[in-house]
Amino acid sequence: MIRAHSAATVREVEEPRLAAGEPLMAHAAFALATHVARELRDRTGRVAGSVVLLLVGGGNNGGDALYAGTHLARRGCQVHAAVVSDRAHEAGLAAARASGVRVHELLAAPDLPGAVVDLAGRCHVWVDGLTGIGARGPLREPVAGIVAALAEERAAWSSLLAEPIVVAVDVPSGIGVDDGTVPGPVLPADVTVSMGTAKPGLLLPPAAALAGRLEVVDLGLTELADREPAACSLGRSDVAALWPVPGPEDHKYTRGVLGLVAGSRTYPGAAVLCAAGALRTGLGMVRYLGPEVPTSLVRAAHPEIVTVPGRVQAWVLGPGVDPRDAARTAELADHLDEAAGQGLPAVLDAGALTLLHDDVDLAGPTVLTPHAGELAELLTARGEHTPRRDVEAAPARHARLAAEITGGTVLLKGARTVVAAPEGPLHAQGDATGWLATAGAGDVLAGVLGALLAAYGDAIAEAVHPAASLAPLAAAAASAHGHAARLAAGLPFDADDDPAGPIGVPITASDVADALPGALSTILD
Ligand SMILES: NC(=O)C1=CN([C@@H]2O[C@H](COP(=O)(O)OP(=O)(O)OC[C@H]3O[C@@H](n4cnc5c(N)ncnc54)[C@H](O)[C@@H]3O)[C@@H](O)[C@H]2O)[C@@H](O)CC1
Ligand SMILES: [K+]
Repeated sequence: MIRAHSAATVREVEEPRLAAGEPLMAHAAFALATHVARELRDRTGRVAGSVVLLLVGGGNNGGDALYAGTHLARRGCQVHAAVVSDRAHEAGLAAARASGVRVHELLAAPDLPGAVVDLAGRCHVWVDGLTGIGARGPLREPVAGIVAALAEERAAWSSLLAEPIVVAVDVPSGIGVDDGTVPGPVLPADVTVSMGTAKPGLLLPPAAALAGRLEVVDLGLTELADREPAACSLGRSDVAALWPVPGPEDHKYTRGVLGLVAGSRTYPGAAVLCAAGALRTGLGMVRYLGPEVPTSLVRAAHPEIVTVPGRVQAWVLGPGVDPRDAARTAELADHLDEAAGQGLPAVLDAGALTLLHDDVDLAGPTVLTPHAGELAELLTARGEHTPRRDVEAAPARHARLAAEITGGTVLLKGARTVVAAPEGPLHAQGDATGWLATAGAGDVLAGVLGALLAAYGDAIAEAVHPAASLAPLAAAAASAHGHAARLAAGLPFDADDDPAGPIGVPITASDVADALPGALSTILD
């Protein structure tokens, strides 16, 4: 699991150590230099003789870059420091000069961004030490203009072989460190070397996509183990640990029965796909409840499905249900009440999300699975006027707001999926592929999550804090779903940003469901 702590937590933990004279910056800088050297060796075949640009802002982030530059200079790199603040780290500057780093004080340059870009054009690697956890809001001038010019330059170079490698110190300068927003220009990185712990903005969309590969440097900040992370991402072993694996004593009722109310005459496929997601995830039984169409289709596609009411341990309510169908919506509301009465978990998707447009107080453990548009509608209906683009610009903040307003756990679907409970760490999973953005994929996800919740349903109903496990389970479902999509699209199991990697093939939602057992076999291996 990647755990990310807020800037404030990092400071709280660092301060006493710095006061006690711990050389945290020296450790950070050495690790940074090691990563830069590794990147140079892997990509260009050499370290000595490489030309390195340090982008140096006015804080300790620039200090990290300067001290890393001293190590790289000693390893035979030609190191240039572009200093763009009059408050650059003094001791770092002195050390850099002493080790042969060429320091360019550029603040007085008539065209500062142009001067930095000129210098950058001669370098193999750019080390972004402009701002770190001390940044507030969008980048201000002159750093904003420099970053915009470098980002443009980098984008233009990306079609050439000799493109520069960008290594961000702690975070790519310009991202919202704590909320993952992109409030202004950002210098996208190939690698981000984050100090002591990851930062939320490295995991949360949209900023996470600009961080490249994430390397977390262990600074020995052991206190962080006791501090709740602000955000986290499950890895393969975390998903495996959460995944229910049947033992020899299990039978279908102990494995979990899922009640499914999905599909309509207009959208019958949603019921079929949601059931497929649940069945391929593995569970004891799916009980499907609906009108003749789509029941006949669900039965034809999945003869193992039971279509009579009975005991269930979790519900999936709403995929493909038309919210204008008052009778069906009333049924959804009844099942939601029934689940709450028994303390059983429910997933509210698509048509069922409109139940929350009224001032409903969610009494039971509930996961909402909106996309950005549905979340915007929900927030707006609950008095927080929110255009869809605002949700897309700050997914984590809006998912959290919706969780606080409704009392549910919100899984906000997107290229990178965010899960927010009313409190506790945010989860972000970026295991999927763009090929997953296809009709019905969300129905499959609702089924995967429903199956997981059914397995845990009785335990959740008996738990002291029934909602506490919902966010990790929702994140695990998103992860498995994303991996299945990668597998179906012919992509390597783990997402990476290698532009030279395979691009994959188009997939359908049915393909994703079919790929679930294969993805789970790799996860559980
Ligand atoms: N203190 C230490 O010894 C350690 C510091 N570390 C590094 O220090 C960084 C934090 O250092 P600081 O607290 O000095 O802060 P930063 O270096 O992140 O940034 C502070 C500088 O950025 C400027 N700034 C803030 N917001 C801005 C904006 N919106 N636009 C343009 N400029 C802006 C400030 O005026 C100041 O010059 C971490 O990110 C990490 O890289 C770590 O290496 C761990 C050890
Ligand atoms: K930075």
